[in-house]
Amino acid sequence: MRAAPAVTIGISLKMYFGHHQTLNWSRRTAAIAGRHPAVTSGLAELFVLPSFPALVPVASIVAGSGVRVGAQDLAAEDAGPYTGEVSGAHLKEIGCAYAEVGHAERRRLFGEGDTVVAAKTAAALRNGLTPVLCVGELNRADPSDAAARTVAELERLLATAGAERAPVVVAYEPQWAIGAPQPASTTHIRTVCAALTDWLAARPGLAGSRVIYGGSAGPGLLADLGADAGGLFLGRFAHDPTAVERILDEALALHGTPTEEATV
Ligand SMILES: O=C(CO)COP(=O)(O)O
Repeated sequence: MRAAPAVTIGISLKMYFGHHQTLNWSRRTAAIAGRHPAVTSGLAELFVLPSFPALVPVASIVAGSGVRVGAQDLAAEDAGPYTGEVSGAHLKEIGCAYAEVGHAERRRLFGEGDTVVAAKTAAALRNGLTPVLCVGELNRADPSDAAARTVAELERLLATAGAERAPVVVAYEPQWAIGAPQPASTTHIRTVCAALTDWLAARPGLAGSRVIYGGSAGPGLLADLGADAGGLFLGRFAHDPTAVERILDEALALHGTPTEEATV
């Protein structure tokens, strides 16, 4: 049995790329992952969330490279008259492992609130998809305030979703740090991620959950964060696949190659 990865790197392509650009990026990223010791050793896990139409071809491009695929959103319902929605059952069928829920852009631009986010989290779990559940404060706050508020937010969402028995990926994304020139400070990120990790660790039903940081994350950040964050959730600064390679290098430098016992 393989140990849980020490580092999880998620990448959301949001709506930045066209179709062919997405496929080209996926080919280059899969080639990097497929030969990178951080991924081949099982130390790091990499997942990518492209636009819906690219999910099927990207799943086939990255097959065998260690990169997993997920959707940026999913419907709260599984089937029926929901024009324009995409069901978690459908996503599972085409090979998705993850479904992102609650991203700040969906909350701000599409009016999604806690009820919808919790329902989508439940839909992901019901369909065997790991939710990438985005949480984080709206405005700048001091690290201990942000930690308290974000833990409370996570607790509320998971309780409403009835999601206390399967692992989740918690993406800590302070909303003010998304699309910014710089991420939040390392002290801020470490404080909030450590509080989220402690909260999860006290709940055996959520064993295997991970906390990753997103919001203008890029090369250099993982090395600065040390082990307090379980990884990164990248946006713009993963558009160049060589940046992903640099981040995998940092994961390897930080955690080293796992021992034989840890991976077998
Ligand atoms: O929202 C994010 C990932 O989902 C982060 O995006 P940026 O890194 O582009 O700020």
